[in-house]
Amino acid sequence: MSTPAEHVPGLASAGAVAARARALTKAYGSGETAVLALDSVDVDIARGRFTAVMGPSGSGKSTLMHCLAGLDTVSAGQVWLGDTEITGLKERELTRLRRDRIGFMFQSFNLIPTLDALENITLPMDIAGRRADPEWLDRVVDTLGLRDRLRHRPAQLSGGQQQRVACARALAARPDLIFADEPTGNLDSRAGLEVLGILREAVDELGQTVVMVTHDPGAAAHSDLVLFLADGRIVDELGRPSAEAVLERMKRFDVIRGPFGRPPGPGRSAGTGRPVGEG
Ligand SMILES: Nc1ncnc2c1ncn2[C@@H]1O[C@H](COP(=O)(O)OP(=O)(O)OP(=O)(O)O)[C@@H](O)[C@H]1O
Repeated sequence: MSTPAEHVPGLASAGAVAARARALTKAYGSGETAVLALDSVDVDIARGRFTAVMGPSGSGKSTLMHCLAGLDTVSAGQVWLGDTEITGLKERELTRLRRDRIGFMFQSFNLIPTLDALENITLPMDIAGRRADPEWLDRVVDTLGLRDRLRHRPAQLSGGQQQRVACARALAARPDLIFADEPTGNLDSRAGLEVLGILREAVDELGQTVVMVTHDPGAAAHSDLVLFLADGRIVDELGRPSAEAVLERMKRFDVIRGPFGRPPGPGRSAGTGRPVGEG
């Protein structure tokens, strides 16, 4: 039983909040095939911090991110970006809010094949009618090693280079909030470390807020706070994480899911099959 003084994982005790959800519930399908992807989640994403979201495959990590970013509708509950409640916003308002305030990095890059790298990077700003800050854009491009690839189309780039273009696109407009879904998933360890370094720098030096879904304890170790999801609920958190501590915590979920009320469902894995990203 929780007492009022007890800290609830995922909830900020103090400080500004960049995104917030209360009783966030997301069900897919209906009847016997219905899946409860998020089960009444309460979460605060602290502004100016780097938050990692971890958990077994199917635990709801991507769904949580999509609902927080207004990319997916919710079945019940409320979501705020900053002070704006986005649940109930019309699609057009939501699109504008996303465009102005959020940067996305997905595993599947979502690059436009007919545009070159630079055009892909500046596309969200071009659509919004905003100019990139040239100094910042230069820094992002150089840090990500894209200088000599700016005129290449996605098909002419390696997977890692495409991911770096997606990373540059998310950072270029200096959004309030960056959502990254497995941003290092397709990268070799050096390129992955670079991407994590630039996300870290965006938080430390530019005060940006990053939420990253990852399976990799080594990647999570670059964050300030790891939130652990299981069966659509936030079941734990870990501040100032090391890769070893994250791995330990993940193993523990696999063994003792009892305290969180439910045993692992059929076909669920602990999501710990991947190696620790960097030692
Ligand atoms: N569009 C959809 N239709 C039906 N079920 C869905 C849909 N999207 C997700 N789900 C289900 O919701 C649950 C949570 O999915 P989600 O993708 O959020 O998990 P995850 O933790 O991100 O998984 P992974 O680590 O494998 O990417 C899963 O059981 C999944 O099968």
